[in-house]
Amino acid sequence: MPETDLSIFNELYDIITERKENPSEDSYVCSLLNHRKGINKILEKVGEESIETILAVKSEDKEEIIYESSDLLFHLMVMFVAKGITLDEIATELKKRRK
Ligand SMILES: N=c1c2ncn([C@@H]3O[C@H](COP(=O)(O)OP(=O)(O)OP(=O)(O)O)[C@@H](O)[C@H]3O)c2ncn1[C@@H]1O[C@H](COP(=O)(O)O)[C@@H](O)[C@H]1O
Repeated sequence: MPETDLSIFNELYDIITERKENPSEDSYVCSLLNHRKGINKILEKVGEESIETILAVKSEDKEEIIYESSDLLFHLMVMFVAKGITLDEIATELKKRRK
């Protein structure tokens, strides 16, 4: 089976990091990273998108599951950047669990 191209995850991570380093007003990522509620705003979004993903799975609508899961993964990536966690660190943890 051909390997899936997952480079979008690294690209997105780099864009989010760039937004953290160079804040701009019309950026959704910056609005999360610099929110007055601090990390709680990002956690709210992770929670919301988790629930929306669960509801999508319950609805058995594949397109909706993909859409909501993408929202969830995106907001998780914002959370990683906010907490200084790299994708390498996540990959390393997952590799450790590989049987
Ligand atoms: N992948 C995404 C992405 N996925 C989802 N979203 C945003 O995440 C939000 C999803 O939340 P909701 O569905 O609850 O929508 P909402 O009603 O706007 O949410 P709230 O009003 O409650 O905050 C929407 O505003 C989407 O636009 C994203 N925003 C940005 N990106 C990527 O991040 C990059 C940088 O974005 P900016 O920082 O905006 O330039 C972009 O080039 C994209 O590649």
